[in-house]
Amino acid sequence: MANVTVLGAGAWGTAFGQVLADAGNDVTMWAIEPEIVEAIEKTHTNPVRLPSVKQLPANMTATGDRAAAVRGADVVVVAIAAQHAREALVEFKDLIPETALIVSLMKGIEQSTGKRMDQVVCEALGLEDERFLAVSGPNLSKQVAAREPAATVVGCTNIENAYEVAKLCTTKYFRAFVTSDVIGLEMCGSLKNVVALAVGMSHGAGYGENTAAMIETRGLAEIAAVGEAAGAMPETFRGLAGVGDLIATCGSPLSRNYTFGYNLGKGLSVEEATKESNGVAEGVATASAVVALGEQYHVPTPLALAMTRVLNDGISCAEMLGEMFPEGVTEE
Ligand SMILES: NC(=O)C1=CN([C@@H]2O[C@H](COP(=O)(O)OP(=O)(O)OC[C@H]3O[C@@H](n4cnc5c(N)ncnc54)[C@H](OP(=O)(O)O)[C@@H]3O)[C@@H](O)[C@H]2O)C=CC1
Ligand SMILES: O=C(CO)COP(=O)(O)O
Repeated sequence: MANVTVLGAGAWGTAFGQVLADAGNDVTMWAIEPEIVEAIEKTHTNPVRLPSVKQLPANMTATGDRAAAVRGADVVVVAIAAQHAREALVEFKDLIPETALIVSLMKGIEQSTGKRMDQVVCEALGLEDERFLAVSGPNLSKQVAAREPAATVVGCTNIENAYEVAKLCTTKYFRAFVTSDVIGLEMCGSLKNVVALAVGMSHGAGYGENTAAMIETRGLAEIAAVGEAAGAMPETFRGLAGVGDLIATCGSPLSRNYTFGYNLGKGLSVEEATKESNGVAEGVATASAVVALGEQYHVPTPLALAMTRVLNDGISCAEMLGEMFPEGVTEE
């Protein structure tokens, strides 16, 4: 077992930290919020981000000191809101041991650069590809935190490193598969959040399962087209991180993206939906990045484009569907 540091004690950082602790690792949580550090240290709870857990494991500690957090770490897990990852990670660049593996849980594309989190993390930390791992799958944090059976995918260009981290996060209730398709995991995790916004919006507007299935299916095709153009393996989109995460995220009010979209569908403005959101809805910033990636790779992204029209211009759900599925017959 290993010394693992988790940067970011949000809902998923904390729940995944619990998985790692349950697997027998010594887990140190680092958080920017002193209130969260104190709660984990003193009461073994995270009432701000993961209130459903009444007692975090004894082998999980917390600190707000960057150097102390990563000192002696074998593995550093990054679970920071994607748009803030770069600025947060540069502060750790000279502190993380040179041998440590870096694992990203994040599901987003950096809006200002159009870069995936593997690119952002490697740039911010000056990391070679082989030390970077992505973890992605149908992993709603509250359900994993309740130790309900679930599975994920660990990806690394060096498959031996993927096996190593997969073993570190395997418990009786949490299984990990491995892949070398890091780009596929990044694209699946990030782009499905945009689809979840659209599906949530359709439910919020009162539409049922047929509409949801239509958006999800075309959404999966869009994710796969952009992902493959970026270099991902086609089979990844059929797996846990692809269709699996799409099912979980688009089907659950526990998803912040789904709920954000649901609130838009009910008539809330983007500002109102942001206020209502309990944690980051990554799809909001990622939608325009997906459109830019589509333009870069010459791949149509009607779903992401329609979602940006909702977010920027306030078009209705019916109008969004009209833009996503224009009149006329085309091949599936
Ligand atoms: N929740 C889930 O079910 C899953 C989430 N993910 C992905 O994991 C990532 C994290 O999600 P989650 O933990 O749920 O999100 P939360 O919104 O619960 O937490 C976000 C975390 O980012 C931190 N953060 C934001 N800005 C900064 C900054 N400038 N410096 C340092 N820390 C910062 C927050 O700190 P603070 O609390 O102090 O604001 C918080 O710890 C996201 O990319 C998400 O898509 C992946 C799988 C499942
Ligand atoms: O990625 C997730 C489940 O796999 C969580 O989705 P949200 O970020 O929308 O809550």
